[in-house]
Amino acid sequence: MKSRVAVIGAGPSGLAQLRAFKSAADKGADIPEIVCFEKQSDWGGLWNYTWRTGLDEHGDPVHGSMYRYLWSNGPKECLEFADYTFEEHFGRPIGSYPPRAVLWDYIKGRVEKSGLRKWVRFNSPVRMVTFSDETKKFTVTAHDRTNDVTYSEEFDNVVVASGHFSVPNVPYFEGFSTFNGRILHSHDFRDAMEFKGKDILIIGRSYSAEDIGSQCYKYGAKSITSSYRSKPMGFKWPENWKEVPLLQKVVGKTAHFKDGTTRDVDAIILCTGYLHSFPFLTDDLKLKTVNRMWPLDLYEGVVWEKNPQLSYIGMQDQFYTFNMFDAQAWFARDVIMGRIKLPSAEAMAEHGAKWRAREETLEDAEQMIWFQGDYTKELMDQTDYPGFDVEAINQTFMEWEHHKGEDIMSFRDHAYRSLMTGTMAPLHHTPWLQALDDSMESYLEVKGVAAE
Ligand SMILES: Cc1cc2nc3c(=O)[nH]c(=O)nc-3n(C[C@H](O)[C@H](O)[C@H](O)COP(=O)(O)OP(=O)(O)OC[C@H]3O[C@@H](n4cnc5c(N)ncnc54)[C@H](O)[C@@H]3O)c2cc1C
Repeated sequence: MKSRVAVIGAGPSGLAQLRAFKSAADKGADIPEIVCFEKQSDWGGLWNYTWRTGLDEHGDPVHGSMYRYLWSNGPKECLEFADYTFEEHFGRPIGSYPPRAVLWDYIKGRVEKSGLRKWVRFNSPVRMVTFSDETKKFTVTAHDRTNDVTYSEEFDNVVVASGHFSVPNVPYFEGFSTFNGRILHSHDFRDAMEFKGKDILIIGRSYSAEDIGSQCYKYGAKSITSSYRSKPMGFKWPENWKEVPLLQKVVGKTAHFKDGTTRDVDAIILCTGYLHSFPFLTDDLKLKTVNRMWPLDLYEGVVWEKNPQLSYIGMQDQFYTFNMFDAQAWFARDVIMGRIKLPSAEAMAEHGAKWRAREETLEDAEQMIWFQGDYTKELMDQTDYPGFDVEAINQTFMEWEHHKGEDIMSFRDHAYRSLMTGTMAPLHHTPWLQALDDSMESYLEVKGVAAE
């Protein structure tokens, strides 16, 4: 009987896993039976945008954390699949910072072309995964939400690709319960128009803080105050944007900060990150980690050292995204198919310790990018993933960082060269209010994809 692999989640990570197996099948390999369980009604993970917040149509927590006018944060050239370029998908070069709908279209294009929809069970959240030491098999219990039926099946391997930007980390600050305005986490932020004319307080210094603050500013917020714990983001912010130390308390509508300053605000947006959460896994299978470059107990950042029949894709803090997930998925596939022999438990632990020692030395985003580039290369060197020039991608990341440092409000006006095709992206002016809508449509016209 064929062995069976369950993939949990059909976001970029899960889809990379499906594509990895399909690519082996296309080369004549006898692959296992693959079943991908996806909680949402369509694939693409976070890129499958939803206007919903709170609960989804079935009463499960909403997975989506993206917002209406989200544009690629980094250059698309840094995440391009090595086996499916943007040019192949769109039939012509496109700008370096596409809107989310365009990236979603690109992610879907590769798997639709490979005929992989039939491997996915949609509207099917996994509720529980257990492992039997006797049979050496997993029992996966899923909920078919369409028919409201819960059922269990056995699998030889499980790949967890359920993402880690969906369960918000929500801190409490004194006075929140009596604040006379709106408090929300970035997970629930959808439309910057809501904050037009308002004084906004952003808590945090992550990409979300940077981008949501910028959006609110561009869409007419009266002022932005961003509050940091350790150090400011440090960009050259426009007028009406102040960075201040950590919030201490709110009294009525007045926010009090650590440096003794105060500010009256209408809304507080918590850009305070996300929790890794796997409520469907038993403790012996569950990755317990904060958001970091090298989560513990994962050999090569992928294989669960305590039970190598289990793998995780996409669990690191991320600079590299789609192409790193590919490298991981090809690696997981080859472990599952016995093409890669795992070293002893001690050797795996030693290998992780080496990477973690290097992780300890990372001081800034640039060093993290080189770290993740080296990691991705190490994975690619072990499989037949077509691969790419990591150094060249790192250099593009460096340019991106430089352009952000030059002008955080318009860094998306730059264009970069595809490392896969050698083509220079056309300049595409993205940013301001009306232009956001216009250019979203003009991007979509390229493929004739219907706007939502
Ligand atoms: C606001 C925001 C902006 C971002 N912007 C960028 C960007 O510009 N560029 C970039 O490269 N990356 C960006 N990212 C990073 C993003 O996380 C990755 O691009 C990518 O979506 C991660 O893919 P994933 O498959 O690992 O996780 P996800 O995209 O989260 O997909 C996980 C999938 O698993 C499913 N799932 C979860 N639990 C279950 C379950 N129990 N059973 C079945 N299915 C389940 C979910 O429904 C989902 O489809 C952004 C993230 C956020 C939050």
